[in-house]
Amino acid sequence: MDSLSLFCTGALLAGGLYWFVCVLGPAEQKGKRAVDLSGGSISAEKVRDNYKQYWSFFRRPKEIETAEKVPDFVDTFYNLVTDIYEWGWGQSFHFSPSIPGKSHRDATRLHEEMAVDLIDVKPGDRILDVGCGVGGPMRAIAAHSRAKVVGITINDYQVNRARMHNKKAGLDSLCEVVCGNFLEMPFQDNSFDGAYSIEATCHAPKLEDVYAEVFRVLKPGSLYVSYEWVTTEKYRADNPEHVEVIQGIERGDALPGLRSYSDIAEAAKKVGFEIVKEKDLAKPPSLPWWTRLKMGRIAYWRNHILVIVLAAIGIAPKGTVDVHDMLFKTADYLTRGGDSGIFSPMHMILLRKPKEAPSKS
Ligand SMILES: C=C(CC[C@@H](C)[C@H]1CC[C@H]2C3=CC[C@H]4[C@H](C)[C@@H](O)CC[C@]4(C)[C@H]3CC[C@]12C)C(C)C
Ligand SMILES: C[S@@+](CC[C@H](N)C(=O)[O-])C[C@H]1O[C@@H](n2cnc3c(N)ncnc32)[C@H](O)[C@@H]1O
Repeated sequence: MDSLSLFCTGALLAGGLYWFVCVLGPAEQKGKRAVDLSGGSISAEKVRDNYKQYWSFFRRPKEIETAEKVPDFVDTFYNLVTDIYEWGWGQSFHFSPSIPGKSHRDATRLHEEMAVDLIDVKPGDRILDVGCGVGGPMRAIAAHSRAKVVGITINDYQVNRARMHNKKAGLDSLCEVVCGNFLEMPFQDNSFDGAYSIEATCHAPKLEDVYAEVFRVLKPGSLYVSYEWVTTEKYRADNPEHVEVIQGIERGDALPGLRSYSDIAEAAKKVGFEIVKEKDLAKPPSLPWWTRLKMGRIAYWRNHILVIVLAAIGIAPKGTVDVHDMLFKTADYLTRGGDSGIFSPMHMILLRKPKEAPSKS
């Protein structure tokens, strides 16, 4: 073999190895690889149509605000994004403040454990995860508290993923997953010892509706904590740049309309909750939650090229490229929302269902 062909063979091998390890290999992957990307419960050939259908909701904003169609639209969204989220972010579909010296995975786990510590549950208690995704938080919380966690999600593809992960983690005796709408939950009144929601109730068209359901299923005296997506006091509706960022976040994250931080406690009081504590966990001394998004930019380019190649050779559904492109842009809007301080994904509210129903006067 002459030196030129030796060089070419070496370069090819090195390129192949790089492709295998850095491109096809794990990014934040725990159980998901690029070659496994799918459209959730949507068949491969319908992914692009569903993506177009998803966008058509934003051409009729008034309809979104009022319609009962929101849960279906959210379900479509999660069919489109769940695999990409798992592949590029992991099993917990939320943000957390950065913590110096700790990995993203540890910071995520601490943010989840804080939720269950706040609701003060005991081993064996039955608690509810409102909008559980593929169950990253549920598993961390069950392992930390030894409480029995019941999660609900509107998306049946996520239900299957979550059950599979629960089994694999050996936590299926503590974690149960139900497919359903958190606006009409298939649970009995007064049946849970606590509840939490992590970056999920932002999908409800009216916050009161989901809070009322949580209130109904909680036992009197028990606690509910929610990490809410909100616009902060810095947001100005007459500033075109602010409006562009918030609309970008709504469109890329299936939100029927972001709420102001000042609406959260109001909604909770309206349905009968007592406010125990309210705090924006994104505020200093917390370190920015959006650093992880910013740092990932190079990986997103790599992912985009990979998705284009996989879709071109028929391994990934064609519409995956559009979905990935949408997420790419969403990451930028979220980063701008964080940098400018007009948006927070972790406005925490801790609520108690009163021990006794207020007397009717
Ligand atoms: C709470 C919600 C989801 C929050 C986050 C988990 C997701 C918001 C934006 C998502 C992502 C953006 C860019 C993607 C990237 C282009 C891709 O290559 C890999 C996955 C991303 C990083 C993806 C991961 C999840 C998010 C950070 C909402 C929906 C209420
Ligand atoms: C951003 S994900 C967060 C998931 C999980 N809390 C986590 O942090 O990993 C939002 C979740 O809310 C669920 N969701 C949104 N609207 C819902 C509804 N109406 N009923 C039930 N689940 C819903 C989605 O299916 C998804 O699982």
